[in-house]
This record gives sequence, structure tokens and C-alpha cells, in this order.
Amino acid sequence: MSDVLTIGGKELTNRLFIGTGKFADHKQMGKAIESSKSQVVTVALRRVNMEANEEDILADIPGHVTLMPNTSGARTADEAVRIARLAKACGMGNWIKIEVISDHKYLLPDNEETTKATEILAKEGFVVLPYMSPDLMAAKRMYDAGAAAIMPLGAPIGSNKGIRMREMIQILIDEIDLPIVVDAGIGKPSEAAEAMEMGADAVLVNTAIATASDPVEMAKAFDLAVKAGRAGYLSGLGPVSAAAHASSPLTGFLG
Ligand SMILES: CC(=O)[C@@H](O)[C@H](O)COP(=O)(O)O
Repeated sequence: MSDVLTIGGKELTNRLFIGTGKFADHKQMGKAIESSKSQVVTVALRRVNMEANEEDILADIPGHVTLMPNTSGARTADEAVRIARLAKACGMGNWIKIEVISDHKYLLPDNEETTKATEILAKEGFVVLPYMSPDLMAAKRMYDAGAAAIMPLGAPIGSNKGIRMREMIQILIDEIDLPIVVDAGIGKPSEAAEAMEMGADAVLVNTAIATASDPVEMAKAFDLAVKAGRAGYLSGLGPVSAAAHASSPLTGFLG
């Protein structure tokens, strides 16, 4: 059975998106991307070296993946728009993950500025994926602004805390008619599976893979977990109940 996720006209058969920060080096990053089988990779524009003869992160990103530059470093909508336009001008395509953050302790996104940037860039033809704090009204505004997918955080970036925003993310999955990509804070393969079992369309993982003892094997573990979670969701999870229900008949043994 084919299970395709379509975003911005691209058909994706793998639902694990990968971030490129925190790896020991670019070679290790490239190998982890390969072993994750990811088809979408996000890269901060400020990490792309535009000077010749210097190490270029793009050289180690496999050519078949879709690049999703992100606006990491932007504190306002205007800054995010400027970074997105620069990324496009550098030949990085028209996908953009909007990240607008002015809180330096928790790195929580500014939903209002993110929506503004989404509207401007969607009108310019970008495929816009806003990173956001999971909130139904904000997600509806991002939908109206032209977002191609919504990327709610599971927990603060780099925290590896798991799906702390579970209830709020579930509301987005149930109510927003766009792909939901759970982004940030996923610390273990089982948490990626959890997001997929909830009905998320994809997950984005960086820190948990890049900071593992063996990032290449961990990338593979995340790929398997995302596939398992998705298969569980598509199979229809059984009901949860407070009381026990015997799995085998409890009667009929004794006369
Ligand atoms: C690379 C990137 O975009 C991160 O900002 C993203 O949000 C992933 O978060 P984790 O590093 O917590 O997986």
C-alpha cells in the first residue's frame, strides 16, 4: 500500500525530517541523513558557507533530499522574510521553515510574527512550514496565511524531553486540514513513534540523532520508529479503558 505525504507538490514516502546541527562533522551528518532515509533536511542559512574553498555543509547533504532552509536566528517576521529570500537567491529552493524566536531561554517561537512571515512568503510562492507553539487559533491563522504544513513543537528545541505538548498537538492533528509535522524536543525513537501513532504526518528530529553515541545507527532507529508509529496509526489503535477486559474467556473450565 502506498502511503504518500504530499507537501508543496512533493510526494514524500519517508516521514522523518532531519536537522543538520550538532553533528561531530559534516561527514557524520551526511551518513546519518543517508541511514535515516529522510527525504527532507533542514539547514540554518547561517550555517551555509557562501565563500568558495571553505567547508560547505551542502556538499555533504545527499543530492536527492529536499532542502528546507530554516530562518533560525530571526527575531521578527521581517528578519525571517529576509533570510528566506536570501536562501532562495542562493539556490536553496522554495521550501522554508519559518523559525522566529526572541526568547533565548526556552527558544519558544513567536506565533504572531511567524504568521506574518508565513503570509508574506506564501504570497511570494514559497512552500512555508511554520514552526510554532501548538495553539489552535494560531494554527488556523497560519492555515489562512497559506502555510503548506504546520510544525508544532513537542518540547523546547534540544531538550530531548519528548511530546510534552501532546494534548495541544492532538487538537491540531484533529482540527487542522494541513500536514502536521511534530518538530523539536523528540528525544527517543519511541517518542517519534508516539507522535506518529497520534496521527502526526511526520516528525522533525535533530538533537536526539546528532548527540547520540552513534548518530548513524540512531538515525536508522528513528526511521524504523517513525514507520512503526505510522503503521500503528493506520492500523487503528484499540480502545483504552479504565477497567480490565479479559483477553481469553474466563468461564467454561469447570462444570
Ligand atoms: C534543526 C531544527 O530545525 C531544530 O531547531 C528543530 O526544531 C529540531 O529540534 P530538536 O533539535 O529538539 O530535535
